[in-house]
Amino acid sequence: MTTTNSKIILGKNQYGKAEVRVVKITRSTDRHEIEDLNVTSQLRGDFDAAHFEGDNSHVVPTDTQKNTVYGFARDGIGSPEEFLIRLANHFTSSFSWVSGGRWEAEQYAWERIISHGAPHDHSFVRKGQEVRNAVVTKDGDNVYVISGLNDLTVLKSTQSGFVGYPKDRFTTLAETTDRILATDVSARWRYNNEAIASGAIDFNKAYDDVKALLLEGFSEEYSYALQQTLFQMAQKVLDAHPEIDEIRFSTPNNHHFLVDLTPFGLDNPGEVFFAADRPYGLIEANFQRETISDAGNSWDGIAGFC
Ligand SMILES: O=c1[nH]c(=O)c2[nH]c(=O)[nH]c2[nH]1
Repeated sequence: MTTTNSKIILGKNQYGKAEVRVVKITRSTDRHEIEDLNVTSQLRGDFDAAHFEGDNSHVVPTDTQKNTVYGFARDGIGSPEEFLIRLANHFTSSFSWVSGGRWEAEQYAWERIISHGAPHDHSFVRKGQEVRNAVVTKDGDNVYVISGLNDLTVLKSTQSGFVGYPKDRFTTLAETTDRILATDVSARWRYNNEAIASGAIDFNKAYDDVKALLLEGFSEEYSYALQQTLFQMAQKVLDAHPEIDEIRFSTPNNHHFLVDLTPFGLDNPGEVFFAADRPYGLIEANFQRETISDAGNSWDGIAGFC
């Protein structure tokens, strides 16, 4: 049997690294600035030999494209448009066969957490993220109310560390006294049954206040672990709201890894981070007063908490 090779030509093609999650903290003063992008870099040009012959002499690795994003972020991002133009000019001017490409970025907007009436220096909340929720259960004469929120995304760019944990032969994590702490807060709090029956709870006002206290609790103190920060958030809420009996949290530890820029001749004093999406730590904890009203079956069917 004979086979003939069809004449095949290469059509449109491009390649690169997708969704490079880069977080840049500018910390030249105590008032930090945050820039948070998801960058995709794709090169176009003469890549015939790579496809037809396995000759990679024109293939600027996608890994290099990723590193370039991190290296360029060291100087600041400015605007996504300027940042992408810098990348475009770099790749087309550095590699003669790269005639163009496509560079795309999503920018995540953060605003400062308002703590005690003032914008915080290094604690931020993602704009317009959280979803409020409520569950009412009625069982005979008993009415239970559980309120909550999902996806309240917060980040502190300093005043967080993680030390003193047990080490074994599988431990590679280095102790740190200065890291980024970031999470998407899911919280549910249950109101006291008598307070519900009194009809005196202004649920809208309570919601706004609990959210503000959660943000303050996240911002205020040095964090020795997300576990401890959850306690500080819970304490604020339970101290200020006698009508709330208990609060539960489920919070991913959204890891931000410092990028090693030394291979590119750059330092990185806590400024450029890789925001990993998985795996993530998952920290869950429930806090309640010593004496609380009967919860009945009100927590049944509320998924995602321990
Ligand atoms: O705040 C943290 N809590 C942990 O339990 C933990 N585990 C880990 O590896 N890093 C962290 N950080």
